[in-house]
Formats: sequence, structure tokens, C-alpha cells
Amino acid sequence: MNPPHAQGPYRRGVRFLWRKWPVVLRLALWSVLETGQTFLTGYALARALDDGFLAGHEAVGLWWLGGAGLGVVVAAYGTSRVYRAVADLVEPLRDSLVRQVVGRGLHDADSAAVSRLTQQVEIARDTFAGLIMVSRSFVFTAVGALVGLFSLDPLLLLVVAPPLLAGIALFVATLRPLARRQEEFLVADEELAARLGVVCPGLRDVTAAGAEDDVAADLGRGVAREYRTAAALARWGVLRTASLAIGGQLPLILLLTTAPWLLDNGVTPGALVGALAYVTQALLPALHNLVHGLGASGSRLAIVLRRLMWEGPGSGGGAEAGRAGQGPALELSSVTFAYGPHAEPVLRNLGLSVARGEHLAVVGPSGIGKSTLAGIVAGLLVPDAGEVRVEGAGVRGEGAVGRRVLIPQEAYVFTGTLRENLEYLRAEPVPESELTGAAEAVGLAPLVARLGGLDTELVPGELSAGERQLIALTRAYVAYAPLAILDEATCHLDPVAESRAERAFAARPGGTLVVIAHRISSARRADRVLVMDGVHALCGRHDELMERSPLYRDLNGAGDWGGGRGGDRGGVASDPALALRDPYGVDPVPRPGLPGDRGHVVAHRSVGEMETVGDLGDRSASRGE
Ligand SMILES: Nc1ncnc2c1ncn2[C@@H]1O[C@H](COP(=O)(O)OP(=O)(O)OP(=O)(O)O)[C@@H](O)[C@H]1O
Repeated sequence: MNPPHAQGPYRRGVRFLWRKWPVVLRLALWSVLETGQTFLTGYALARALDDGFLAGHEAVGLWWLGGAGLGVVVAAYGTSRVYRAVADLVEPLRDSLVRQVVGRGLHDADSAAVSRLTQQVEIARDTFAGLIMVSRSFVFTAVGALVGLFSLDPLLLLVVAPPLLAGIALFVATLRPLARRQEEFLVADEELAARLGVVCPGLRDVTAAGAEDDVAADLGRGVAREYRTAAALARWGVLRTASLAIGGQLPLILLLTTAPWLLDNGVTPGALVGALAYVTQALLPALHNLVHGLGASGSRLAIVLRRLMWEGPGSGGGAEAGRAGQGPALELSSVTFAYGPHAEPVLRNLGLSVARGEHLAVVGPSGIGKSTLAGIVAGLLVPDAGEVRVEGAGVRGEGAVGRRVLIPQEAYVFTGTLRENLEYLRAEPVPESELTGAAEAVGLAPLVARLGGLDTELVPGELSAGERQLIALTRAYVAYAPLAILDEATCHLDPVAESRAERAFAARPGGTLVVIAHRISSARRADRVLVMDGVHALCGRHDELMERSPLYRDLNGAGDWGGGRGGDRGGVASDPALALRDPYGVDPVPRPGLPGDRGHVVAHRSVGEMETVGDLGDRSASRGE
């Protein structure tokens, strides 16, 4: 699920440091001065003991200790210069980020995005500075301590270096996986927050539509996903703690347990105390800072930089808007979705690309996953893997609502005037001419006239299912979302009315239309058809598919596969695998083993040897004609 640019921040970071090599060199030189103090921590102590206090020469001991004290003063001066050098590295980074961010914000005329972004730039700057300090301090402290150990006695280095290096290696090995887990956790957390943000204010609508169970199940999946990502993060966190124990605490234990052997082999008591000082005063704190500092901050910096430089302001938020307007209208890459952790995936590795202004019909046997696909494209369901982009941006979060509109089979009409029902998806009042134009285009005008105008109070129970669908369709038309998804949204209309409504959506300038087809005539009207059969998803033009897809030919033979509610030919599927739903949408045969299963029949048909434009296995149904 990693985007192709996932490693961008690391490489860009290295390139940035490379370009700034004079500052990096200056930083290194001042760090060497600072490191002198680390060296003296153990060395001066050892000399003070061995040559001074233990040898009865107190003055010599004091002289060495005084030298170590002076080292602290010199190192403090080095540290002050280090800070200047770090500033010389960090400020240009901030300037460059701000330039990019403000430039894009002005281009997109999104001042809120700029203010959000400048906040993130500050985070990036502070984190970057912290990272430089921590990693630099570790490198120079470790070098100072190891050189000190070697000067005291190479045997001491032999005891301390192996566990230290093993700890560092383990820490480095956890860096990438941990950063990835951290990002997955953040994404799951943000998605759950976004879902709650949508659901909580709409609880009344959820209850009115009787969707409590579905919404609870959907939120439950979000919670489960966040739990899974948090558990994975915690598992990798354990390894990180282990690296600290191996690299920082094990050397101390080894020094203490091998002390008799070391003393027998010529290591002086002073050198042993000096080695203990190196481990406890220098190596252990430096490694501790590295593991905790680089661990958390490194991941945070990578995420913030990625969002700033590639995604824009906040994933799923304004950043997405930053990219909106580019690329295809709809793009699915390797999307996999199951209705539960142990359920068979309904979609597996599905790829699909729909161009702007294109009209796509989705067909397939009942229960094969068409509505699931619609839910994923609309952002109501979150794929377990893969990515969905509408108008170049994510389908969830801020701004996503305005980019797509889903019209489900069960039309929702609320008590209120017809006008209120039609304006519902628009933030502002809609001019009368626009409403009547939309009603005319979709085919609602006769009903408006019959009801007595737009300001008539509706009593939803008195409307037929078809009338409710016309109202819902016109409401979606008025919403002017670039992508419209009709999920059997015309199933209660007769074929002529259905055709009129679909053509109206397809004719919207620049508007993209995805129709989960209820009748085969929908597929014939579309530019391309996606045929889903549980094994493969083929995508192509009607005539192409008639030639290549036996299932599509069967579906064409079947005419109306939605339950015989007035299909083109009103026929029955020629193959029992194309099981029909009953007129009330309840399938006759339950599918065992699926939690919350609504009892659909699943049809699995092979597409044989034919060349696929795309499939549900591992190939992509991108526009390939
Ligand atoms: N909320 C749910 N919980 C568990 N399983 C579900 C849920 N919704 C759908 N399914 C299952 O997922 C599979 C795909 O269902 P989906 O409704 O997407 O199919 P479909 O092709 O749209 O069918 P239809 O044409 O009958 O509407 C079916 O096996 C169905 O039983």
C-alpha cells in the first residue's frame, strides 16, 4: 500500500545534506571538539586513578580531574558552535519547504492550506534539527568512547564493541519497518477520525435510513484496523527496546561479569572504572537518545515531509485538494476488500482507471461485489489494501465529499419541501432555474408539476419507489460532484426513464459516471463496461466484451439481472450461476461463513483463456482499449 514515493523523504534528505557539505563539515569539526569531552570522561578518570590516587600521587590525580573539567568547558564552547551549524542546515530547509508550500497554496488559492502547512513546516524544521543533534551526538560520542576504550586497553573494546554494534544493527534494521507501521497507524487513526467526523453529525440520518448496523459495522472495521496497526507498531517497538538493551545495557553487564578476567589479563582498575564511565555516562545515554529520538522523530519527519512535498497539507485533507484536478477521474490500484478479518475478500487486487468525462458501467452476477465496489469508490468502505483516488485525491477526509456523489438503490427522501430535498447536498440555496433545469434533464419535471411545484411539502410514504429515486437522482445531479456513482439507483424506473436519467448524468460537462448497472441497456450506453465475475474483472467496450467475455454474453442474454423488474427483455439468466435476486432484494441462497452476510449468491465463473483487459487477480482493469 506504499505509494511509489514512499522513500522520497530519505533520499531527498541525503541529497539536501550532500548539497550543504560545507556546513556539514563545519558541524563535524565542532563536534570533534565537543567529543574531546567524551574521550576525557573515561580516560582522565582512569589516569587519575591509576597514575594518581591509587599510586599515591594525589596531585597527579587532581591534575587529570582538572583536565577533565577543562574538557567540559571546551566542549561547551564546541556545543555552542554546533548549534550555529545546525541552524545553518535547518533554516535553509525550512525556507525551501515554505517556498514550496506557499507557492502551491497561492496556486491553489487555498489560504487555509497554507496556514496548516506552515505549521507542519515548523514541525519538520524542529524535528530535523532534533534528528541532526541526536544522530550527530551519538556518532561522535560513540567514536570518542570507543577510541577512549581502545586507548585504555584493547581488551575493553573487545568486551564493549560487539554488543554495542549488535544493538545498533538491530536498531537500524527496525527503522524502516517501524516508520511504515507508524505511518499505517497514523493513517488508520486519521481515517477513523474522519469517519467519526462524518457519522457523528449524521446520526439522525443514519437512524432515519435504518443504517445503524451497517454504520456500526463500518466503524467497527475502522476500529479493528487501528487496533491491528497499533499492535503491529507495538511489536516492532519491542525490538527497538531490545536494541537498547543489547547495545547499551549488555556491555555494562559484560564489563562487570568479566571484570576479574580483565584484571587478571592486565587491565588496570582505573581503566576498568574508565570503561564503566564510558558505558554509563556516554554510550548508554547517547544510544538511549538515538533510539527514542531518531525512532519517533525520524518517522514523524518522514511523514511530515512526505505530506509537505508530495501530498500537500495533511493526508486526506487539503493536501488532497492540492493534487485534485490531475490524473484520471477515478483510479483504483490493487484494491482488496473483505467484510471481516476472516472473510473471503470480495475484491482482490482490483485496479481500475476511469478517465474524466467517461461513462463506465459495472455488471456482474448478484452478490459479486458491485455495490461493495461502489461503496469503496464513494469512500464509504475502506479497502484493506490498495488505494482509491477520485480526481487525483483520496476518497475520504476533507474535500472528498464534494468530489463524488453516490446514489444508492434505496432512495432517501425526507419530510420537507421538494426544494429542500433537491438542495440538500449543496451548501447554499440553489437558483430556481438550476433546479428546474436539473429536474427537466433527469426526468423529474412531470412529478414536480404533478406535485404542484418545488415548494410542495413531501410525504415520503406517499411517493412510489420510482418517484423517490427520481428525487434522489435530481438531488445528486444538482450536487455537481465531478464523479457520480449510481448503484442500481434507477432500478425502480422503467427503461425509458432510466435511460434519460443516465444520459443526463453522462452529459454533464466534464462529469464522470459510474453506473452499477441494473439492466444490460445501461452497459450498452456506457463508454466502457467492467465485468465482475469473482475471479476476473474485465474492462472494455460493449462489442469487445461481447466477443471476449462469455459471462458478458450470458448477461446480455439474461437481459434484466436485477430481479425481472422490467428489464430490456425481462429475461432470466441463461446460467444458474447468474442467480437473480428476488424483487425485494433478498437473495434465495445464503452464503455460509460470512459474518453479517446478507445471504447473496456468489457466482464464480472463469473467463477461460481469453486475453483480459484487467482482472481481479493481479492485473489491472485500467483503460486499455
Ligand atoms: N455488510 C456486509 N457484511 C458482510 N458481507 C456483506 C455485506 N455486504 C455485502 N456482503 C457480501 O459481499 C458480497 C458482495 O456483495 P455486494 O452487495 O457488493 O454484491 P453485488 O454484486 O452488488 O450484489 P447485488 O447485485 O445483489 O447488489 C456478497 O457475498 C455479500 O453477501
